[in-house]
Amino acid sequence: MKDVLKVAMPKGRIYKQALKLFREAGIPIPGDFDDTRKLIIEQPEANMEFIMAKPVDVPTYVEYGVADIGIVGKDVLMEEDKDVYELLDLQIAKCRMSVIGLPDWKPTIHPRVATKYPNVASAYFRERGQQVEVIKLNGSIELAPLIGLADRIVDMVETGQTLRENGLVEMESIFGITSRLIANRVSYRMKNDSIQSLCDRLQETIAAKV
Ligand SMILES: Nc1ncnc2c1ncn2[C@@H]1O[C@H](COP(=O)(O)OP(=O)(O)OP(=O)(O)O)[C@@H](O)[C@H]1O
Ligand SMILES: O=P(O)(O)OC[C@H]1O[C@H](OP(=O)(O)OP(=O)(O)O)[C@H](O)[C@@H]1O
Repeated sequence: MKDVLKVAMPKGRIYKQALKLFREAGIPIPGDFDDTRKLIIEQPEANMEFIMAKPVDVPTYVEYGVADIGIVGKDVLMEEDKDVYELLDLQIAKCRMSVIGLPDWKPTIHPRVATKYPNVASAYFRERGQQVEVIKLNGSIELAPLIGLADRIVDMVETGQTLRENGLVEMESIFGITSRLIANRVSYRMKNDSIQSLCDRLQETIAAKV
């Protein structure tokens, strides 16, 4: 019997898409898994244990090895800069990180940028030689330019609905985002067979969709 693989699963947007992908790859996950409030879910048929995590915390669980592998958005990986292996692009939860503002935006002497991603935003403006004050917010980022907290934001765009409904425009798309499979460095060596076989099954399933 192989060691159980501990998987950090993000609650929220990625969750249902990740479950669907796992099922398509033939990993046995029962239907009642979808709406549970349990935080640790043993899945003996798959030889896995799922740890239900807040998305931003997934790389932390994996870096510390309390989860062997995890699923997380590229946005979080770039912001958090954790010491983990990035194994696979799962091609789910697609969106993009963009600079956003009001349509009549003009450069100001002390520009302020609001975002959930201060490290990503700071690096972006630094690389362009632009001095900006970055203000960290935790949600409803689009409010910032509407109420005068910041003149631009760096945030996620998926359908564009939030921008349209709030009269904002996408000024530049910085990079595309999908969810990634990540692994703890030690687990990747110690549980290589299980992790590699999961990767292969997922990879085949993803390739069949393209
Ligand atoms: N429209 C979108 N807006 C934001 N993130 C999206 C979107 N579409 C896909 N994603 C991806 O889904 C991931 C998780 O987003 P989700 O909203 O579930 O969690 P969160 O932003 O951490 O929210 P919460 O604070 O509610 O836990 C993001 O990190 C990103 O990779
Ligand atoms: O282009 P769209 O399809 O409209 O999606 C983009 C929106 O979705 C996310 O917000 P979320 O719903 O996660 O809420 P938040 O304000 O709590 O971040 C993101 O921050 C945008 O506001």
